[in-house]
Amino acid sequence: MTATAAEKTGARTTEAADVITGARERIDALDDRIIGLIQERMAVSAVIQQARIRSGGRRVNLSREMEVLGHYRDALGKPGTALAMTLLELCRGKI
Ligand SMILES: C=C(O[C@@H]1C=C(C(=O)O)C=C[C@H]1O)C(=O)O
Repeated sequence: MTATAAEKTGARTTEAADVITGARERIDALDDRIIGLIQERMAVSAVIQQARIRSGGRRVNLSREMEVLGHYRDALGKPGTALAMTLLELCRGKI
């Protein structure tokens, strides 16, 4: 059974369903770009971590992580800190 546009979007009018369907396509495209940027960030972060480990240092650098957390918090508030912590975990694993 195929769901109607109204059922899929929760809208009560076809006009609203059309707006939501179009905006969801934009969100899906944005999410694809965000995921691509996260994957790019992970690759760049890995280069840094490998260089530091090869030089005899540690994978993690907490003072730099504080800078990254502050950057996201300044831009996005408290949820930005949580987002940055998730990004850091994706980039260097759990600590
Ligand atoms: C990438 C680095 O290494 C680690 C990963 C970080 C990151 O992904 O932003 C930040 C600090 C380090 O724990 C770095 O030191 O810049």
